[in-house]
Formats: sequence, C-alpha cells, structure tokens
Amino acid sequence: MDQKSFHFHEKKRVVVKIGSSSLNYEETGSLNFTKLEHLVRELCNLRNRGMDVCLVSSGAIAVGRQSLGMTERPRELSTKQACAAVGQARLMMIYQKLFAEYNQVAGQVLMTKNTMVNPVSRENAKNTFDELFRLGAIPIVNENDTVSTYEMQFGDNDTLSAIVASLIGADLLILLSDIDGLFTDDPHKNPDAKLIEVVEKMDSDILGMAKSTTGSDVGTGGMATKLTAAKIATLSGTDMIIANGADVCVLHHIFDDSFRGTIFKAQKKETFRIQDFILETIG
Ligand SMILES: Nc1ncnc2c1ncn2[C@@H]1O[C@H](COP(=O)(O)OP(=O)(O)O)[C@@H](O)[C@H]1O
Ligand SMILES: N[C@@H](CCC(=O)OP(=O)(O)O)C(=O)O
Repeated sequence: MDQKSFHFHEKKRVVVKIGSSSLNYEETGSLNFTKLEHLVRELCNLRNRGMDVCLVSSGAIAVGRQSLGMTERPRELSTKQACAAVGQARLMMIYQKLFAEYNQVAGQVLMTKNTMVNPVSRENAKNTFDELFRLGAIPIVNENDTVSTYEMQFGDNDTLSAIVASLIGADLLILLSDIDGLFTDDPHKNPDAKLIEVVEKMDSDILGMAKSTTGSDVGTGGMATKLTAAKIATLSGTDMIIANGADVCVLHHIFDDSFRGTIFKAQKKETFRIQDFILETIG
C-alpha cells in the first residue's frame, strides 16, 4: 500500500499533536513564535477546508520553566506542576491571540486519566468536544499537569492525543515530531536507519524499532510512546501519521497527499474500548 492511496483530503475530523521540543528553540528553551504562527495558520486552513480540528499541544512545563527563569529541567512533581500552572496560561494566551488573528476561536480542554476512566467525566468530556466542534471552535488539549499526581498522569502527550482521537472518533491523528517518522532504528544513533512509509499492522517487529529515549531536553516520550499512540489510534479506527514538525507546512502537504512521514493504517474498529485499554495497559 503506498501513501497516495490514503486520500487524506477526504478526512473530516483531525487531531494534530505538537511536542514541547517542536515549539521551543533548542538552544534557549524559548518559544519559537514563527513556528507557532505557522502552525495556527495551517490549522485555521484545515478548518477552512471544512474539517473539525483539534490541537493537542505540549509545552506547559517547558514554557513555565522558561518564564520562571529555571535553567534545569524540573524533577520534583510539585515544581513541574508550578511550571505548568504558569506555562499553560501563557501558552493559551498566545494561542488565543494567534487564532483570533485568523478569526477562529480556540477553547482549552485539560484532562487527566480520571477524565477517561470515570464514565461520567468521559461522557462529559466527549460532549464538550462535540459541542466545541458544533460551534466551530478549535479545542486545544493538554494534560491537566497542575493537579495530576503520578497515578493520574498519562505522562506524555503522544498517548493523550491518541486517547482524544479515540474519544472523539477522529479519522486522522497527526503527531508532529522532531523526526521525519518511524525509522528501522533510532537515526540519531544508527545512520543506516531507514524511514518506514506505511505500517499496515502493528506487530512485534515494528514495536521493537522504537527506543524510548527522547532526543530533546524538554520532551518526554521518545518513539516508544508514539507507537503506543499508534496502537490506540489504529485500534480505534483512526489513521495515524508521524511527520516532522520542523516545517509545519507538512500539514497541507499531508492533505495534498504528498509528504514525507510514516502512516499507520487504521484497523477495523471491532470491540476496542478506550477505557478498558487505559485500565489494562497504562494503569
Ligand atoms: N525507531 C525510531 N525512529 C525514529 N526515531 C526514534 C526511533 N527510536 C527512537 N527515536 C527517537 O525518538 C525521538 C522522537 O521522540 P521525542 O524526542 O519524544 O519527540 P517529540 O518531542 O517531537 O515528541 C527522535 O528524535 C529519535 O531520537
Ligand atoms: N503536559 C506536558 C507535556 C509532556 C511532554 O513533554 O510531552 P511531549 O513534549 O509531547 O513529549 C506539558 O505540557 O508540558
């Protein structure tokens, strides 16, 4: 199966996830405003094409850490929570401003594992997303880091974005990473690693390729959490793409059916239930 046979321009509901390392300058840890502006413009264009668009944005801790003048990556949970409290508010202020420039409205949705495991709050969250889409708004999602203890955390936004895609019945999830896609091995360690264009089925060979170490000082996931996301998304009937967020123009290239990245093909949604998956695997 080649990439062109997926016809992404026909998709109706899309979730885009951007990681902390793609939003900040690596050298200084400060926000890359040009990148943010381009990202918002691309998302507004997808709305203008008639799609429901949801953004899962990391960066609360990294932005808060920068605002509070911390040079070291925080280790203590309470310090991360304090950074997130400052950073999430700042990040949303910037997103609101940028979306408003294109006449679009953004709303904030913060989630914990309890939101998904508790049937009442899961239903509430789903209703909120549906209503935001009905009203034409763009939900911006993050983990509720300020109140999440270790037991309540998803811990990384790759997994969270796939859970959101599953909850809202998205037909496409795009993970914008600091790398072009899934390679046969970590390309930062193995120069012979080759890009895989299409994954038709998640098997042990594919799972074995991902290393959990992250290349950046601000990200958490590495490739392993992206493959967990791929498992959740594809079992939920959602196609997933990993592409490089260095140039966010990749978003319109995806919908023009010509881009560099890895596609994970959606499976037939049978008896998969996201809440059972969370309880059984993520804990
Ligand atoms: N098989 C693999 N293919 C591609 N990247 C891999 C692989 N195994 C490990 N990695 C590492 O995963 C990193 C991407 O994860 P991460 O740093 O968490 O990205 P992001 O912050 O963009 O979500 C890559 O930079 C790469 O070093
Ligand atoms: N919820 C955290 C995101 C965790 C994280 O670092 O995610 P990622 O950058 O996607 O690996 C934050 O906003 O800082």
